[in-house]
Order: sequence, then C-alpha cells, then structure tokens
Amino acid sequence: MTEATGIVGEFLSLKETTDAEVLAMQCGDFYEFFDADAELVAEELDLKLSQKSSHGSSYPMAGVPLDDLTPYLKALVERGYRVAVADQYETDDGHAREIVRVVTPGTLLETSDADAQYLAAVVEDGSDGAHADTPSYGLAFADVTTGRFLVAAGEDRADTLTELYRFDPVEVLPGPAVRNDDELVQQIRERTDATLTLHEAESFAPKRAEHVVREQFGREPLEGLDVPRPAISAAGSILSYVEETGAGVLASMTRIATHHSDDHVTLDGTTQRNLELTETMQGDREGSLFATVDRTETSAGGRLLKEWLQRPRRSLSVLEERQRSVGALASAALARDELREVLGAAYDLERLASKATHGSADAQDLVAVRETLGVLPQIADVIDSDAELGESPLASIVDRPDRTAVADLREMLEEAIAADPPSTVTQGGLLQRGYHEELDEVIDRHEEVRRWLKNLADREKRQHGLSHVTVDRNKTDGYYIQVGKSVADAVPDHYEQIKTLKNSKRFTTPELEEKEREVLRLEERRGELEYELFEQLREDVAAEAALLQDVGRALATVDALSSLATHAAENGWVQPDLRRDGDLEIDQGRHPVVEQTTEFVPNDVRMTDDRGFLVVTGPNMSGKSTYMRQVACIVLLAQVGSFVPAREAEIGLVDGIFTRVGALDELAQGRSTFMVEMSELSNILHTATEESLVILDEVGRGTATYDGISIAWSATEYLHNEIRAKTLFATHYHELTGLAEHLPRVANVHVAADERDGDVTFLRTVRDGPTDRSYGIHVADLAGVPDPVVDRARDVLGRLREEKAIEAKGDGSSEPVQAVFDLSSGTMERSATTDGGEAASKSGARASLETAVSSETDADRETGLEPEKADVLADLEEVDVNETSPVELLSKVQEWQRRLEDE
Ligand SMILES: Nc1ncnc2c1ncn2[C@@H]1O[C@H](COP(=O)(O)OP(=O)(O)OP(=O)(O)O)[C@@H](O)[C@H]1O
Repeated sequence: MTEATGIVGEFLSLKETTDAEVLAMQCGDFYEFFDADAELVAEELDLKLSQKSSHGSSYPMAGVPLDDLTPYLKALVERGYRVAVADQYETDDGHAREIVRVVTPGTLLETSDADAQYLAAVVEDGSDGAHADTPSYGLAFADVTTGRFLVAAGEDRADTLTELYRFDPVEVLPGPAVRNDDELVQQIRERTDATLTLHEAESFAPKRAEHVVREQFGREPLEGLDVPRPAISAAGSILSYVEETGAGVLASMTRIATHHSDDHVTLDGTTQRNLELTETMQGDREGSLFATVDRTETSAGGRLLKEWLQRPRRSLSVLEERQRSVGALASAALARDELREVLGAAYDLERLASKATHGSADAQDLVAVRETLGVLPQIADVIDSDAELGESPLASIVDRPDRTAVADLREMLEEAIAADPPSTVTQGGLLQRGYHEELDEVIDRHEEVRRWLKNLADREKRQHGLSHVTVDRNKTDGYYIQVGKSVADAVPDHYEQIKTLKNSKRFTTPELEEKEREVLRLEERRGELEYELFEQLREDVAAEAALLQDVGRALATVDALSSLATHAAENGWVQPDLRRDGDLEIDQGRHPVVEQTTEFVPNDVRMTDDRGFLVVTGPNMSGKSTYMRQVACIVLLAQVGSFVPAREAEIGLVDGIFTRVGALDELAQGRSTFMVEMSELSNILHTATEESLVILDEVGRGTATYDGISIAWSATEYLHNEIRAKTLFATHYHELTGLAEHLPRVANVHVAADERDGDVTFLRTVRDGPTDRSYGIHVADLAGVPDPVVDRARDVLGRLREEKAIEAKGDGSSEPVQAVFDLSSGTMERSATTDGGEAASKSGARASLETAVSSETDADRETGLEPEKADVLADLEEVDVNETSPVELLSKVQEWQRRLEDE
C-alpha cells in the first residue's frame, strides 16, 4: 500500500509517536479517528464509519464534534483504553497538530463516578543487590480527581498486594523489577480491575524520582515522613506520569502522606469480596455492607465512608474519637437532621480543587466552591448550638481548616462571580457588577448602546413619520433598519440602502454604522475582559487548592460520621466497648445486611482465651455462614469507629480479618476451585497472627473427603497451636468436632434446627456443642430433588446410621450387591457374606463398591488367606479409629493397599 499523505498521513505519523491505543485528532470542528482507530471506536462507541481516500487508498474514518469529545473519551478510557488527544493550532502557513494529552484510566478527570480513582505505582527494592533475598516494596497512590497522594511500604509480595487491593486502583505503573515478576503481575491482573501501564523505566530511578518528589512537595514533608526508598521511586514515577499525560493537575497534589499498614486492619481483596464490603458476590452494589450503612449526603462523604470500610483502623485512640462523634450525633437527633440538611448543599470540593488547577472549572463550578465554603460555618454553628456535639471531636474537625482563609476566599468569590452565571465561560455574564472598574464601564457603555439600538426603531418612526420599521442584526448585514415596501420610498436621505427583499428594504445610516462598530468593539472587550478576569479568579482559587481540600475533607468527615450515626440510631445499634487486646463478646449480635431484609434471629458470640477457636456445625442452610460473617462484619464496623448491630459488644481489636469462604468467581478466571481454596488458606496461614480474626467456611470441601478432612484437621491444629488466631471454622466434617476434646482452646458451637416427623425447622439459634446430624437430605428435598431419590436417600441414611448392609439397587437385570458403610472409618465396605455386613463392617480395608464386586471370589476364600493379607487384617484390627487422626489413618490405608497390591 502506498504511504498515506495529507490528513491521514499526519494522523498515522502522530500515532507512531504515542503508545496510546487510540488517537483522537482535531480537524477543524471535529475530532477524527482514522484507520484501525476508526474501526475500534466505531465498534466500541457505535460511531458511524465513513471512508477517507488518500493517495489512491481508502481509510476508515470516524469523528465526533469538538465539544462532544468528553463522553466518548470517558467511555473509551473506562473500557481500559489509553487515548491520546491531538489538538490543532495555527501556524504561519496553515495549521499543525500536536498531542496535548494522553487520557488513561488513572488520569481521567472527567469522571462522574463518586468513587476514588487511584493511580498506583509499585516498585521493588533490592535492585542494588543489598536486599536481594527479601525484596521490599514501595507503593504510591494518587487520585488526580481529588489531589490525594499517599505512599506506603510493602514488606513482601503479599503485603504489597494487600495494600494494592485496599486502594483498588484503576491503573497501575509497575516498576522495572515488578514488570518482570510474572507472578506479581499475574496477581495484580487477577485481583484488581486496573490497567497495567509501562511507564518509562528512568522515571523510577531513585535519584530522579526523589528530585521530582521534592520539586512537588518540598523538602520538609519528605523528611518528616518515614518513607522507604522504593516508595519515593513510586511517587516520582507517578508525578512524572501525570505530567507526561498532560492531565494538568499536578498543582492539586498539595500534600504527600504515608499510609501505614500498621495503623490499618489487614483486609485482603478476597476478604473484602467475601464480606461483600462494597459489592455483593454477584457484583451488585445494592446489598453490600457499604450500600447498607451509607446514609451520606455528599459524594465526598460517601467516598470517605467507603474508604473507612475498606481500611479499618487499629488505633484505639482514633477509633474512640470517631465513636465519640458518632455517639454524640446518634443521640442528638434534631441537630443531626439539621447537619445533614446543611450538608446537602455541599459540593465535592476536592474534585473542584482539581478542576480549578486543571483549568477546566467553569463559573458554575466556582459558584459551587463559594456555596460549599459557606456550608462550613453553618455546620460549625449547628455543632456549637448543641452541648453534646460541641464537646465532641466534631468541633475540632470543623475547626481544622483555616476559617479566616475560608471566609476570605468565599468573600472574594461572592464579590466576583455573578449570582447565577452561565456554564460557558466565553459568553459573558460571569462576573458581578462592582468587581472590576473597567469591566463595569464597558458593560455600562455596552448596555447604553444596546438600549440606543433597541429604541432606534421607535425613534425613527417618530422622527421621520415612518410606519413598519424594525431594527435587527444578522451575520451578513450587521445592524440594519428594515422598512416595509409600502413606505420604503419615504425614507430620509441619509438612509443608505443595503438590501431589497420581497416586502421590505434594509437600510443603514452613518450613525447606525458607528454604533454597530462600537457594539462589536464593546462586546469583544467585554468577553475578553471577563474571560481574563475569570481565568485570574480560577487561578486564585487553584492557588487555594490545599484549603479547599481541607474544607472538603472536614465536610466529608462530618458527613461520614453522621451517616454512621443515622444508621445506628435508626437500626438500634450500640456502641461497642473496644479493648486493645482480648476477648470478643457479642451479646445478641445481628448481621448488618441480612437484618435489613429478614426477621433476624440474634446470636451471641463468646471468644475468650480458653475458647478462641470455634468449630461451627449445623445443617445446610441453617445459618453458619451468616453467623461467621456477622462476627467479621461486627468487628470490622467496630474498627471503623461505627456502632454495631448487637445488644452489647466487647471487642478486642484485631490486626487483620482473614476469610476463606466458598468462592463463586474463580472458575471464570480459569483456576481450579480447590487450587484457589488452598492458596487462600496458605495466605492466611502465612499472614494471620495471634491478634487476627480468621473465618474459614468449609475448608477442604473442594477435594476428596479424606484429603479434605486431613487438611481441615491439620489447619485447625496449626491455627490453634502456632498462630493462635481467633478463628471460626464452619464445617460439615463431623470429625472435626472431636478436636474440642484434644485441643484446649477449641469449642464447638452449632446452629440449631428442630426435626419433627421428618420436617426440619431452622431455628437460627447458635448453641454450644456440636450438631448431631446434617439434614442434607431435607435441603435436597427443599431444592426439588425427585421424591424417589429423596426417599431412597433417607433409607440409605437410616441403614448407614445403623451400620446395616445396604443393597445396591439394580435395574433388575443384574444381581444386587451388598455393602455396608463403616461409620468409624468412613469407608464403604463390601459385605463379606451375602446375608449381612456386620463382620465385614469391621474389616476396614478400603474398597469401593466396584472393587467389592470384582473381588467377590477372593473374599469367599476367607479361610485360606495368604499370610500378607492376614497380616494386613491383623494390623487393621489393632487400629483404634477414635484415637487416630484422619491423616494417619489415610496413610495406613495407603500402606495396606500397597501391601495388598504387592501380593
Ligand atoms: N440469624 C438468622 N436469622 C434469620 N435468618 C438467618 C439467620 N442466619 C441465617 N439466616 C438465613 O438463612 C439462610 C441460610 O444461611 P447460611 O447461608 O448462613 O447457611 P449455611 O449454614 O452456611 O448453609 P450451607 O451449609 O448450605 O452453606 C440465609 O438465607 C440467611 O439469610
């Protein structure tokens, strides 16, 4: 194909200079896409494709009007594409184009989503070999829409991933070593929705990064922060990336802060999903813990509350302070309502600050800033007017921003911006009268001339005795006096005709021409001056970005706290008693989400030194999972500073919450369920500590029974003996309930159900002790399994319980086989005799029903056993099943099998 020239050629060569997936290039009043990019946007955004020919070839082309680019840009970026935008500018001999911005998921400013939008960088240390054995990691997070900037350290890979999940970034810049770490990259891909972007490696270089960071934040903050070197590299690379993409928001990043994982409860991505923190297992927002407790009035408040839930705290003093505010707000019903009403008028100041620094804030945005600044003193008044609120930490929250500076900025905006300005910044009407002398003069004169023009028709009629006269303006004729044809001949001499129409003639006069020139000049000057002044104003506001962020933060904090108070007051939640370490005692606890839709049966939890490990049993569907999640949610809410759904609660603070529950979505990611189950278990066993809360639901279920029981058993021993974490373990393996007799801190609890005449009633009450049966058949019945199958299952179960022979039902064409299930070993035995299984049930050799059939003739020769087989039987007889762990049993069985096979 010949090389494209002209506009397509320009497009294709610009495209080569960027690593963005899509290029939008301005061509006059349109942004155009060509070639493969046109096909991509046509497909993704439903744009119409046309063809553009260049040098004998034809290229697909699609376009959007200049002012409509934003929504298309947003849609593309939200689908994970990086989009370069090239603008057109005038040159001496025509125009040229240049890429002015690359919009990526982490640098998209035009978001309408209230959620935080983090851009993250991850850097692995040890590149100099000093820490080669145990690389440590540095992370940085920036939200360009609010200017938040944080750095954090990751001790190892797991810790780093946990930090990443906590912020749920939309875009990640992996550092030079990280991008070669396949496993880490894979985990980031799997567990976040982030786009991975390879930003130039030099920007991560420690010296360069440090320089960039100092330039941005100054020397002092860095010295005050306890930040490891790789975190500075990460921070530097983010700053250079934001600069390079042309987002123009560096100025909104006013402060750098450290995120200390020591202050936060470890809560990995799996646990956030399992507890349905921000979305349900099915991916819905509705029904999540956040959606349930979110009663915030502002989007900034909602964003903060979500952050609190995702990053619960460990510091008792921080939590008690939040509790005091929530407590005061919960009891001051009227003042709380008033606060929430006032908050309703607040806009998202952090986002507005970013828009101002980026230069995209319009006059209405500045009005929003002005009104929101006005909310702060009103909030302060409400707090002051209530004795309890006035004494709570709320008072100092609203005092934190510099109130005088707030008042000054607000006053300045009040004097400057018109009461109800238009949203376009180029059409005038933006500023208040009295703000600027020259502008006022221009406006006065402009109005005066316009009045003169407005009254011209009447004057002409009167002075010259004309009827049918109008004065108007259009693009080609400018201002004109239009006179009806019937009187057109009677116009005075100084009228100059400029056009003849069917029923009228158009004239101008020297005076009108002069006024026209003046009006145009004044309009231009007014527009220019207003825009100039507005830009200056916007810059003044941008210069106060830090102040806006402070006020935004204060309002968001009050909003999040009153949201917690409102939900607590309306749902009868209580303030938990927090302890630095120790027991967990919840009296009449409820699940915060399930209680909203169900007549909830409250339950107690008692986990103390001597019962720190609860084995939870109970029929299917009885409420085991709900009970365990309820405990986790209550602890989590307590560590957010919230009240909790209970009658009374005493909560020993935890350093992490770990869960392993049946997952739904792993198969979609192409990993075997059991593999996922084990890697999650492994993560818990590596990371949990004595101060952690561990929730295990049905661990081991994903594999064969023996393997499953063995793993559940040994994990229990390890958690109990080595880690000593507070653990709740729900299981169907009845065998595990026996552990309570051997391990001192293990206790059994069960969710009770009542069975009468074959009908099961779920009581939802948790009681001490193990359950005695499983009721699985009842659930099968409820689920609509055909009656003959359910009836037969009941029959089989009855026989199993009595250790009686079960006759395998045939289809009538073959002889039935008899076998028994040995409850003590959990194995299926072939009947030794055709009339019953008593003897064989004790024989213990592991054999499936099928092997039983095929080896029937051997068994008939029982008396003439070979010596090796007799030895195996003798060994078998000696084993005390109740005293042997499943793991040991399993290995013995395997050994016997081997010995039998060797025969
Ligand atoms: N305390 C309670 N009060 C009222 N309803 C409850 C309570 N606990 C659980 N439920 C309801 O009972 C149903 C089953 O609960 P859950 O899933 O926790 O059972 P499970 O024992 O874990 O089941 P399985 O063993 O089959 O996984 C859910 O619909 C839940 O909403």
